[in-house]
Amino acid sequence: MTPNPSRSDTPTDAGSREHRSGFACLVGRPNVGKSTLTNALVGEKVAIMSARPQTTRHTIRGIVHRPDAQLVLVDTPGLHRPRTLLGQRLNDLVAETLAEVDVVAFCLPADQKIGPGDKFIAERLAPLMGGRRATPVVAVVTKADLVDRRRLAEHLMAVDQLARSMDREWSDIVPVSAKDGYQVDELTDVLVSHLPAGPELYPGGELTDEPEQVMVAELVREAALEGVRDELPHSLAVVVDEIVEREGSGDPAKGRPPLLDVRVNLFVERESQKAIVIGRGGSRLREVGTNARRGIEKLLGTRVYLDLHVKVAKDWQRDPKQLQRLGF
Ligand SMILES: Nc1nc2c(ncn2[C@@H]2O[C@H](COP(=O)(O)OP(=O)(O)OP(=O)(O)O)[C@@H](O)[C@H]2O)c(=O)[nH]1
Repeated sequence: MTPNPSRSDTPTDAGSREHRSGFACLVGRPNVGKSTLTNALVGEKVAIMSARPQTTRHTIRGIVHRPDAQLVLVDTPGLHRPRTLLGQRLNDLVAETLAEVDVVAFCLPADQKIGPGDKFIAERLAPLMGGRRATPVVAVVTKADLVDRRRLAEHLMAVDQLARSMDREWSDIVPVSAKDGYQVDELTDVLVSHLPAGPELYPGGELTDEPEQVMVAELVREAALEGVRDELPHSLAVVVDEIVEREGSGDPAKGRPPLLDVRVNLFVERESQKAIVIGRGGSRLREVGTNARRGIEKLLGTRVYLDLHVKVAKDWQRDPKQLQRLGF
C-alpha cells in the first residue's frame, strides 16, 4: 500500500470561513532541510524575531500569514543537540516543549534511508502521538526533488512503517520539495488543518517587539472563552497593559525567580457579556485568572501575578480605530 500523501485526520474545512491560528514546529536531524522548508512555507516574509531567550521559550522562525489562517513556526530546543543532553532530562524537555505546539512537522529527507538519528527523534515524538491530549505529528518527506517517483513511494512507505513500528500513526505524510516548491502549499494546508480556530496571533503577520505580550493576551483570551465560546463568539478582545518585574521579588542567589506583575484588560461589547466573563461574585474571573496564570508562568518561565480587568468597549468590532488600539 502506498501511503496517501494527503490523508488527514482533521480535513481542511474549505467551506468554512473560520480563522485558524496556532503554533507548529519543524523537527528533524541537522541538514534535513528544516530552514529551507521554513523559508519556502513562509515565502519572502520571513520574520525572525529578535532573540529574547530569557522570556520566550520558543524562537519564532517565521509566520505563514493567510486570509484564513496564521501559522507560527517555532523552534524547539532539545532536538537539535540530542547528543549533548541525555536521558530523562531530554525526554522531559522535548515532551514539554512539543506539547505546547498545535502540530509538529517531523522532517525526513527523501534521499536518505531512515537512520538512527531519525529513530531517536521518532521515539521522542511517539509519546506525544497517543492519548487524549495528543499532538498531531505530520511526517514531512523533504527534498522530494532528489529522488524518482519509485524511490519516493518506497520512502513514504518506510516512513509510514517507522510510526507503525512504534504502534503509532503519523497524522499525515506529505512529500515536499522546498527547492522547486512541490507540495509546499499542500503542506501548509495540512498544518493549518490541525490548528484550532482562533484570531491572528500576530496582526498583519508582523512580529511585534513584544511577542510575549501577544502570547500572554492569547492565553488570557483562551481561558476567558473556555466554556462560554458560544455566548461570546467574537466579542472578546484582550490587551496586555503591562508586564513589569516586581522590585526585589527575585533572588538569583537562592535560585528564586522574579515575580512579574501582568496587567491585562479584557474588552467585551456589552454589560451582559461582562457579567458572563466575571461570573457570580467574580468566581469565573478568578478561575480564568488561575488558568491563564499557569499558562503565562510556563510561557515566561517565572512567577506571575495576573491582574485582570473586564471593561465594556461598545461595538469595538465595527470601529477600525478601536480595533487598532486593541491590537487587531
Ligand atoms: N535538493 C534539495 N535540497 C534541499 C532542499 N531543502 C534543503 N535542501 C538542502 O539541504 C541542505 C540543508 O538544508 P537546511 O535547510 O539548512 O537544513 P536544516 O535541517 O535546517 O539544517 P540544520 O540547520 O543543520 O538543522 C542545504 O544544502 C539545502 O540547500 C530541497 O527541497 N531539495
